[in-house]
Amino acid sequence: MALSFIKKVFTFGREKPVEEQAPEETTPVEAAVPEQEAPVAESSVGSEFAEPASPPSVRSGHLPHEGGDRLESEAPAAQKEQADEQAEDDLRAELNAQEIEAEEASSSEHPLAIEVSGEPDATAIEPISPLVGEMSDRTEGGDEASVGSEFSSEITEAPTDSEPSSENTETPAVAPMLPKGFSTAVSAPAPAPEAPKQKLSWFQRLRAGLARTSSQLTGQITALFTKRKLDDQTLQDLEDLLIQADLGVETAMRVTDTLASERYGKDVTGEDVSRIMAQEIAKVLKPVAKPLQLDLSHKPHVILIVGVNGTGKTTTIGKLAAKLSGAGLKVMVAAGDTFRAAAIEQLKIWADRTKSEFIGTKLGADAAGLAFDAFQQAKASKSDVLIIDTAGRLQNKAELMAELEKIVRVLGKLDPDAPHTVLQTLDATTGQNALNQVEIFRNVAGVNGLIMTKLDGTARGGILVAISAKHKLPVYFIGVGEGVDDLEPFEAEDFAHAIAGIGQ
Ligand SMILES: Nc1nc2c(ncn2[C@@H]2O[C@H](COP(=O)(O)OP(=O)(O)OP(=O)(O)O)[C@@H](O)[C@H]2O)c(=O)[nH]1
Repeated sequence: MALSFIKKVFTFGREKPVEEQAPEETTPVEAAVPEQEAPVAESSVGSEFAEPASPPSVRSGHLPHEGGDRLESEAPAAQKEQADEQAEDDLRAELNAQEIEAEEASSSEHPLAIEVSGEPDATAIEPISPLVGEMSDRTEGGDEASVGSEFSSEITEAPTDSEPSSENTETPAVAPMLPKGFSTAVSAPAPAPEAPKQKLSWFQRLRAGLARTSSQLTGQITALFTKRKLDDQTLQDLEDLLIQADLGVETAMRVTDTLASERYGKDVTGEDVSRIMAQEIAKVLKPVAKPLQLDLSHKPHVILIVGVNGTGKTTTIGKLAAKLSGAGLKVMVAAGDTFRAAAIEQLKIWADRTKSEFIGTKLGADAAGLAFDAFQQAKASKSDVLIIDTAGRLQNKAELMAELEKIVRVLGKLDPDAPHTVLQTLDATTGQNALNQVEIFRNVAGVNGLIMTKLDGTARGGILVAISAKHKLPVYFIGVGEGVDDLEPFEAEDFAHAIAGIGQ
């Protein structure tokens, strides 16, 4: 049953099931060496990024002879023998660890990983990369076996067009089972039985992250309503408190209006206010809490990730890629943050980890050119989803915002609807400035969805309510940690309860 499901997932939308082929060796960006037989781009990109040039974890500092020399001169013979034995054991353990590391690395390496060399110039975009032909050749040649070790054995068993099996004819291809938080117009199979819920733990993290907002609010509200009836002054004071908590004037007034209509002239408790506050916040958030809709007919559905520096773009891409490739989709990630070497490295690591294809270019290269290349190559390799990272930029830096505009424009040359989704990451520790960020990124890059990150920290999540009331953009996910699984579909009621300090 599980085996046939995986087959279905993996063959979904593919024109032809592919045959398994021995994976080629992938050269990670930092480890590229000239003597390796690498596909076109690898050697040159490797040289671009060779600067750290750290030898592959030789750990010479840990080798026993260093300490051994010291022991030889200082220790008596018996101690020396003991030390030698110890050193030998250490060395053996070291070598074992290296072997395991090497094995893990080789199993996670992705033969389809591509790094583009040269400086693609988007101002003179021609069908750019010589890799495109190679890429499609390689794909058709069956490199898809590398999509993930967990799938490879299934691919081998998957029947080809020329070898129809009874299973294939009886079971039509179906849409992949998308992870929670995504949807697609293509009909999906009946959902599998639900895995045991872990909601509590992430909700606890969410609550902890919003504790500053909620405890401040509930404390002030309790103080405000102790031994006081609801009158104009208390309503005004409450409105001020809600505005200070970043909830925005509109939501603050919704809360006070509802409270007034229910309890004017009567005693009010802090719990009454929290309940009404949660209810009104949920009303604002429900229309924006939507799954991220993927149109898999695009092949690839292009997702562009934008936002201010450090808001969690690259990390969020890793988390999204993990969800999508975990569901059997073919994912490519593109390192469009060409300003920061670390960002390219970071994305490469996420790509390896999530069994996604990777495309990057050299530091300082034109990001729009890279985006264009990535789109072409994702098309050629029939990726389901392409996720493009961009450099973080402050919304008031006109030049950088113009570069972002160019990325969007260039993608539109290959498909007028691309990028199909433009996601903006918002750091939950930011206050009012986030409103302005959304305003400007929306105008420049056509942001059509939001992800709020760092809700596990000392978040000021109230601003998401104000943003939702004003912009009404879908909020797809929230980040509740730095780990690969710490991305949760946005749930309006949970969020409203966490802000209002109501437990679950
Ligand atoms: N606690 C927490 N940390 C997060 C979350 N998302 C991202 N981070 C951390 O935030 C920091 C910045 O994340 P990046 O993904 O590098 O952010 P970026 O937007 O790509 O950064 P730039 O490329 O500089 O613009 C990293 O230390 C991440 O681990 C989250 O949901 N919770």
